[in-house]
Amino acid sequence: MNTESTESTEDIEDTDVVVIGGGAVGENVAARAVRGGLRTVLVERERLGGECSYWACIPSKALLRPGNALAAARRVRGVRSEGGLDEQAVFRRRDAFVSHWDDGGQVRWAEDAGITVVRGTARLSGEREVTVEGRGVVRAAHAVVVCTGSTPVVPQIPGIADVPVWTSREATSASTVPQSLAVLGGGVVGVEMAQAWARLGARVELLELGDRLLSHLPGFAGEAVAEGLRADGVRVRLGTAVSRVAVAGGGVRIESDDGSRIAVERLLVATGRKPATTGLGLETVGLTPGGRLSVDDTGLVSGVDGRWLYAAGDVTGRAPVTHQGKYAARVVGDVVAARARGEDVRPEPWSGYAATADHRAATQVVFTDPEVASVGLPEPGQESHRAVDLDVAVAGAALHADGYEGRARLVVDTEREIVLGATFVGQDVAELLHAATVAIVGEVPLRRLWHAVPAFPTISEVWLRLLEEYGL
Ligand SMILES: Cc1cc2nc3c(=O)[nH]c(=O)nc-3n(C[C@H](O)[C@H](O)[C@H](O)COP(=O)(O)OP(=O)(O)OC[C@H]3O[C@@H](n4cnc5c(N)ncnc54)[C@H](O)[C@@H]3O)c2cc1C
Ligand SMILES: NC(=O)c1ccc[n+]([C@@H]2O[C@H](COP(=O)([O-])OP(=O)(O)OC[C@H]3O[C@@H](n4cnc5c(N)ncnc54)[C@H](O)[C@@H]3O)[C@@H](O)[C@H]2O)c1
Repeated sequence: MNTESTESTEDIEDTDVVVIGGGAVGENVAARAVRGGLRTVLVERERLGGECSYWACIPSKALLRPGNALAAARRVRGVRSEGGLDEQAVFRRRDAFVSHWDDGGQVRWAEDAGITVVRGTARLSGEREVTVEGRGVVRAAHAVVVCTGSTPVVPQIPGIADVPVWTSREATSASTVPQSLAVLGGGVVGVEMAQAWARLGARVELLELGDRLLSHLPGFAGEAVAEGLRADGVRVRLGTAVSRVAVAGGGVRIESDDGSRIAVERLLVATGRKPATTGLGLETVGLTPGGRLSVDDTGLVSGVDGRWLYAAGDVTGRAPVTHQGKYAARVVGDVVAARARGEDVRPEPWSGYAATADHRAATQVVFTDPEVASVGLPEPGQESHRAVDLDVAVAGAALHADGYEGRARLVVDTEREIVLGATFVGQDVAELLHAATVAIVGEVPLRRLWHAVPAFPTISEVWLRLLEEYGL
């Protein structure tokens, strides 16, 4: 990690914009504000690039990809795919993708982009004013943008404070495969990490409180992922409440309310995240710390007068994935720059000044095997909506993998005959997602989509089948 401050004096010069938090989202706000002609200070207390670059998206995908590639090879008869993963090589590849946890490259990128990077912990200390611990006060002529992200939630389970648990940070950065791993939580972190470590050789047990995995997605997605995990030897236990945990024999003993007990080497807590708003000085501007920062579609924080406090990314709780956060960041940066120029910003839906897609077309891929790719509505929300569900049974899929299994859903507005949501489950469906996103954002009528002819033989042929199933 580059711990050198890029400021040589104790005082930070006043500026146009201060961004608190230099994760992917803060970096993008700052870059956009600079592009709009504003002097911008970006304050980061840990590593520039934030969670995604070092302990979330990048290392988790680096740990999953080798297992997915191997499984894919094994599904094509004629490919010699004996042997398994080389764990140490997998870890070395992961380490390269996280730049060995050194953010020097990101700092150089930011400085080259014209951003002033300041190391330290920042908090609001009044209107348009930020105090950086040990560095002093910096005032922003136009805006302060909070991009402090989120932190893991550890549930109140008796004994948990005495047990050395893994959070997503340890689960994405460890370089030794535990013999056994219990994963608490069957959300995205839980299922991705359960599969990654199972394929690296750990005996994995996943315990989910609710009655399904990936509860924010259609039921068939969680069911298919559970099946994929079981095929890798993961024991998936739904509707399971852990009643007590304790250190036992160098590992962890876990007791559930059904009376069962297991002993594992490691326990990963993957039970959700909360917006990072404590210790941020929100009370100095009339807000209550602890919750999410509620924003409008321009990123302006509700409840603060004077149009100077903005937020983007996980801290807003809107669509907590990197790409949606970066999208909101581009909007905020542009809005701040436009308002600084004196423009009357009108955040019309789908304009450059409104993060409309957060409500209508937010995307997510769960990088398990099978993958889950989703955009927009997961379920029909009202009577005029219809879900069109199909197995992915097209020539492109059959050629892609022997015995290909997949499922696709379109949620259609039957009055306007446009797509409102899409979910795809199966091997390598992630790349189907952008077509669905374009259809939703463009409000492309189904009767026009009919003319978007999928190439033969590709998995995209499922689009044709879905439209036929709808009735075209
Ligand atoms: C295991 C895991 C895997 C994930 N995989 C994906 C994925 O594949 N794709 C995807 O799109 N999303 C994924 N996500 C979600 C993604 O990581 C987050 O949505 C994203 O990191 C949010 O970016 P952010 O900039 O808002 O917050 P963060 O990345 O958390 O950055 C916030 C930054 O603010 C800094 N900070 C906080 N408080 C202060 C302060 N007071 N002063 C100075 N600095 C401060 C922090 O040090 C941090 O660097 C994953 C999450 C996890 C946990
Ligand atoms: N590929 C991606 O896009 C990706 C990957 C990982 C994480 N993320 C993001 O990171 C965020 C955090 O993910 P997450 O999986 O930690 O949270 P989550 O909210 O998605 O899932 C948490 C799960 O834990 C369960 N749970 C809660 N308390 C429990 C308990 N005491 N015992 C057992 N289960 C319990 C919940 O029922 C839920 O299923 C999400 O917003 C997600 O979108 C995205």
